[in-house]
Amino acid sequence: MAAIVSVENLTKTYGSGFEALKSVSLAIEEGEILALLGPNGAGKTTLISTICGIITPSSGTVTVGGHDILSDFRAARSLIGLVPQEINLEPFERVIDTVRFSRGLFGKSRNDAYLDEILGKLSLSDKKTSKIMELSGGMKRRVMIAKALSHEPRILFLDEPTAGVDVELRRDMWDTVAELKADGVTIILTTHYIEEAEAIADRIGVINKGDILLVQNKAELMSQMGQKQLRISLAQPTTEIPPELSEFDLTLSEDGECLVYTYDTRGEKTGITSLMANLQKTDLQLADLQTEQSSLEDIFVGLVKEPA
Ligand SMILES: Nc1ncnc2c1ncn2[C@@H]1O[C@H](COP(=O)(O)OP(=O)(O)OP(=O)(O)O)[C@@H](O)[C@H]1O
Repeated sequence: MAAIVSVENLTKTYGSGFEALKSVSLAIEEGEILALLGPNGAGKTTLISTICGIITPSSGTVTVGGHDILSDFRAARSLIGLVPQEINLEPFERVIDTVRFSRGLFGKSRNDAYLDEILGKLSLSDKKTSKIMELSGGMKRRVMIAKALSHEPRILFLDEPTAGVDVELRRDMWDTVAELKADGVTIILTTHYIEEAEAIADRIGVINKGDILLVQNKAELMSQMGQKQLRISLAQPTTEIPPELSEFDLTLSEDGECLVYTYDTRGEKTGITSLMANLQKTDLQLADLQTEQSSLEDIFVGLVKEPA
């Protein structure tokens, strides 16, 4: 797939001297959903704002659809829709007027049929003529998305789209994002909800202290960095691991009722077959077997944790 956004050696040092981005390079592929994960203050908003041309980088380049964000700002920016973290809407304005106004800002001719379609996709059709102040928080967030989509962008940035949103609405948002992707929109979102990244992203980027630690296909990330555990429940507890099993990386639970075998999914062989064969040579009786895969959350915490 071709890169629609290309970020090269991007740095940002704020006026205070704080280095918020340290030589970030990133290629965002057309049509993908990329989730950027990182702890508070990692630099996610700074990165998004710089790609969108709101913050001037200290060095490095950003091109959007081949247009340089600094020297060709208008062309680059017209391809982008941005939903910022904060909701900033005019309380007395009506939904359709605010969305029409956003479209006008990009110099696009009026197209109410398109705007009606967007409002429909975001389940806002019946609120079209409502004043912003009459909407719930979740509806306001959707109006922010409608505004960002009003000028038919090809790329949508969502900065924490589901912060403070209830579980049901969060799932609705995921559906909306999936529909936009089906329409060919490239989506970049930041989130603190790892479950969200796991549910909807094609690729995951992890950012910490101004550095991109990795950007990887979600499924590959989980199979490459994930460890699996095989839990062997015993019919009768034991006090020690029998010598026949000493060559395996096993731990015995405190109650003696469970042996836990941890193996790396990257290994060519898991060793489970020979573990099972050796287990038969012991006096241990199996009651049950279970496997557990480490989650994206385990992987993320492992990546960003401070050294002890
Ligand atoms: N205008 C500014 N001047 C100085 N420092 C800033 C400015 N804006 C952000 N920072 C600092 O840059 C760092 C990155 O902030 P940023 O908002 O990009 O993080 P984030 O990953 O989006 O965090 P969060 O998850 O909390 O939204 C933080 O340490 C922040 O204090």
